[in-house]
Amino acid sequence: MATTLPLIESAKRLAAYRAVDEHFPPNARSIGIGSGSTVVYVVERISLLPRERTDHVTFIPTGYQSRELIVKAGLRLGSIDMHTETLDVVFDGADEVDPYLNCIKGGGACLFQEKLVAISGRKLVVVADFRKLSPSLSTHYAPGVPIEVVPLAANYVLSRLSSLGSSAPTIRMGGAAKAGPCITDNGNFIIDAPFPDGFIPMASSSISPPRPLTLKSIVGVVEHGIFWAGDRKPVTAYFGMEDGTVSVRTQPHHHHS
Ligand SMILES: O=C[C@H](O)[C@H](O)[C@H](O)COP(=O)(O)O
Repeated sequence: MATTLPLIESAKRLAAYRAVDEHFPPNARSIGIGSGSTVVYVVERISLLPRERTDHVTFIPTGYQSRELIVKAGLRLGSIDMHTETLDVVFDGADEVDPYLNCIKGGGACLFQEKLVAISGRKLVVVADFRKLSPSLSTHYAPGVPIEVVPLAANYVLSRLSSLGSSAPTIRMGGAAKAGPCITDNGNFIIDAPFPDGFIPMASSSISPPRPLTLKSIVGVVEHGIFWAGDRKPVTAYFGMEDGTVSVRTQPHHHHS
């Protein structure tokens, strides 16, 4: 493991740097900054740009972690609830990405604000390493689909997920640093809901399949971590590969709405 860690970190960094170099607009006004360990390198790259390219840009975070990244890099912090203009671009990580660039997100419990910021952008640029590439959602990322729920409804949502076909959905725990459940930046719980292979249909970018809508209609579900490519503006994904290259993928079909 000790030898694979630097490889993965360098894969993340290569992907993030290339994504910023190709998508940070010349006259940027507002940029969304997602969450996770890969986005750290996005902010690192942005902080290396000439100040005249970043001084007039407002950076919109997707949670406490990315808010801190923005502030510590000396960039101008905004807030999605204060921002009405479409963001030029949103950079974010992902836990799993299928060939249509549909994603599972929320491994770091930040999915709700990430989705809000992603739909507020003109385009989404996903940064990840090769481990995130997946032929079909919920086959590579073992915990399954992260779902943010109002705490009072957690047990009800668990039972609904089981009857929908999720195998052993669980409330995510805080781990060593927090007794009891993980609490999101919005004060909610996360349920991780694994689904059998093939349960989440592979959607082309123009279709929003029924099952995620079913998830969203459960009382108590705030948002789920499936990001359908068709819900957003164009998506481009950068994957740092094992051989030191970066694989750039765009959606097979772009639908402009
Ligand atoms: O809630 C967390 C986010 O969806 C992250 O963007 C995702 O988990 C990927 O994180 P990382 O880049 O650390 O793998």
